[in-house]
Amino acid sequence: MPNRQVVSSHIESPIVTVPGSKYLANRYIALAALSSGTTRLSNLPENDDIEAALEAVKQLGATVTSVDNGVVDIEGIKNYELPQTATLNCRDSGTLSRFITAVASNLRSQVVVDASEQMRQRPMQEVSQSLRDLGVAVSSDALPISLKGPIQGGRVELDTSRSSQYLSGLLIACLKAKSDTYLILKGKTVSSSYIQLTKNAIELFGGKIEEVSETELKIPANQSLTPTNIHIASDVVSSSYFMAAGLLAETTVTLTAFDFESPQGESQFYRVLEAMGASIKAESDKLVVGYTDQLQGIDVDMGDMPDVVPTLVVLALFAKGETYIHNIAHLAFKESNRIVDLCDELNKLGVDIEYDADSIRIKGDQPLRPAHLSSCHDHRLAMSYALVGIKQPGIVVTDAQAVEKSFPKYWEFLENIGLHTELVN
Ligand SMILES: O=C(O)C1=C[C@@H](OP(=O)(O)O)[C@@H](O)[C@H](O)C1
Ligand SMILES: C=C(OP(=O)(O)O)C(=O)O
Repeated sequence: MPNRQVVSSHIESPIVTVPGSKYLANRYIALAALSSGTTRLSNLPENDDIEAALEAVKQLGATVTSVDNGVVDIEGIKNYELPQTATLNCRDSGTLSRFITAVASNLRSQVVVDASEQMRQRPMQEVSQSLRDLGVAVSSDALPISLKGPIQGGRVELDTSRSSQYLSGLLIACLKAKSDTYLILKGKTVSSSYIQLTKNAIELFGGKIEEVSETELKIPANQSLTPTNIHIASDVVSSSYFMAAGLLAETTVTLTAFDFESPQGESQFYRVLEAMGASIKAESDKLVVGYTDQLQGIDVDMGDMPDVVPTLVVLALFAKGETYIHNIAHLAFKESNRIVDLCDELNKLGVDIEYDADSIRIKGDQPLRPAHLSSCHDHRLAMSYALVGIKQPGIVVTDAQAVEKSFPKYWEFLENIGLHTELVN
């Protein structure tokens, strides 16, 4: 398994345009598969999750044609009956596993949804139970799941306290149910901005969701979705590593084509950095993040920015004072346990990070020592750990190829701004 370390700390060309959003791509691919006609997606990110998503909708009967670099045509499923059982491999993708299990419930055929060993450990039971309640035959509460639709619609309770992806998946899938679907939300919805991201995507395809009350959503039955041409906006989470890199290298980094309009919580990460003392400028679609002085620790609710918590924890190591990150219990259910694994690995640096089930407390500005930090096969840990190397020599990220899940060209992007990395033992 390749290990990698950052071996320079100087940023020479501080302008970055990150690839398209895997979050938006996941939604558009699922919706395109359920549309009547052909959707063209451009600026599609190339990574493991999106490759798996395209492969999965193809197996469900959508036609996927690669047109050009980053441009793909997806013709929606015409026949919801397959000639034989399809077995889908969602690899490490939680989003795909949750979305495609719901989408596949529209078929009248047997579909098996499977994924990597790591993904098989992540919770699926909220999805399987609600699909059963909606008339789908579902074999089990964990991957691999074998199911047979079609989804009938009806009234169902859904617990969204571990992941918002269950709800997003059902919102998409139930657009084509036989009768109206009423989703009654139980528990606090975590990562709730992702629901808005899903609603916006559904609207783009002409779909309708009605808000009956704060805890009840109605999805009118049998909707016809209109294909559309979409340029996928930049990935707001991938951007976070370059904002952090600039601050650690004590310089200014400009992110071009930044998606200021995104409802995704992480699109506001720059506000957290601003509160820590970074200088922030928005110039049309450019986000300029500048270093002014050592960052200050912060007390912050990151419940709606789950995927940039590792980035923030790394920055907090170098900030003055304490950083307290809370409302993050749902981070336990990601590719790794992003509370326990993240903190246990970083504590190998000789620092003082405390955590409990819902929060992380970091004492900043402590002396560090070189260490091998395992990504625990979690792309976000790998990308964040590498940044520690800007400040501290001898930081080796093990299982560094985990970045392929969302950002296979991450090392190349670091190289392009002047941060050299090396493969090491
Ligand atoms: O809907 C989505 O695209 C996602 C929702 C979030 O998950 P949870 O809702 O499980 O927190 C996020 O962490 C994940 O990377 C992607
Ligand atoms: C948690 C993530 O993705 P997923 O849940 O789709 O595996 C992520 O990209 O950080």
